[in-house]
Amino acid sequence: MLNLVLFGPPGAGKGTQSEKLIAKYQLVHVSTGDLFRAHVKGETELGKKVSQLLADGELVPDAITIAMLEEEVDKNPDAKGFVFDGFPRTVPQAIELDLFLERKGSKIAGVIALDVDQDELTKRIAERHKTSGRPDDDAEKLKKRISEYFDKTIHVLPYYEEQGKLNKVNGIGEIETVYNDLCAVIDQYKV
Ligand SMILES: Nc1ncnc2c1ncn2[C@@H]1O[C@H](COP(=O)(O)OP(=O)(O)O)[C@@H](O)[C@H]1O
Repeated sequence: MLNLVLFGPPGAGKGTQSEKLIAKYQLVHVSTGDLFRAHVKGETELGKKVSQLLADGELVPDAITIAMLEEEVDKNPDAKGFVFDGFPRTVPQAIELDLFLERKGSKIAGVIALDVDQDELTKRIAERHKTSGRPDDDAEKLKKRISEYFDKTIHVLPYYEEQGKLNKVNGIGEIETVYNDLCAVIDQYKV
C-alpha cells in the first residue's frame, strides 16, 4: 500500500493536489474536513456534535476524529493506498494512525508538507470564501484555524521528521508545477 499524508496549513492546496494525486496513483482520498462537512450537511449524530466546532474553526476532539478516520479506511479494504488530507492534525492522531496502520500490516510511506507563507494563505482563503459557502473561511474564523494550526498541528512535523518521513514541497506557483514536484517526491517512495 502507498499511504501518504499531505500536510499544510489551511489554504495550502491539500484538497486540490489530493484530487490529482489519487487519480494518478489510484489511491483513496480521505479528507477529514470533507467527511466532517458531509456529516454536518447530512445532519447525522456526528454532524450535530461537530457542527459548532467546525463553524468556529476549532479542532474536533481526537477520539471522534480518529474513530471517523478509521471507519473510512475500513470502508475501503481493497484500496491500493490512501492520501490523508487534513489528518493527522495533532500528535495523538499521528500516533494512533501509525498504530492503526501497523495493525493492518501497513504504514505511512511519506509525509509531504506544502509550504505556503501566511500572506498567500490569507489571500487564497479570502478568494475561496467568495464561492466556498464555508462559514469558517471568514476573517475571524480563519484566524482561529490558523492559530489551531500553529498551536497543535505544527507539532506533527517533528514527529514525522524523527521517523525520516518528512518532505517539503513549495506550495506557491502553478497548480501543475506543485503537482509535478509532489509526484517527483512520491515516485521516490515507490522505489
Ligand atoms: N484531523 C482533524 N482533527 C480535528 N478536527 C479536524 C480534523 N480535520 C478536520 N477537522 C475539522 O474540520 C475543519 C475543516 O477542515 P479542512 O477542510 O481540512 O480545513 P482546511 O481547508 O482549513 O485545510 C477544521 O477546522 C476542524 O474543525
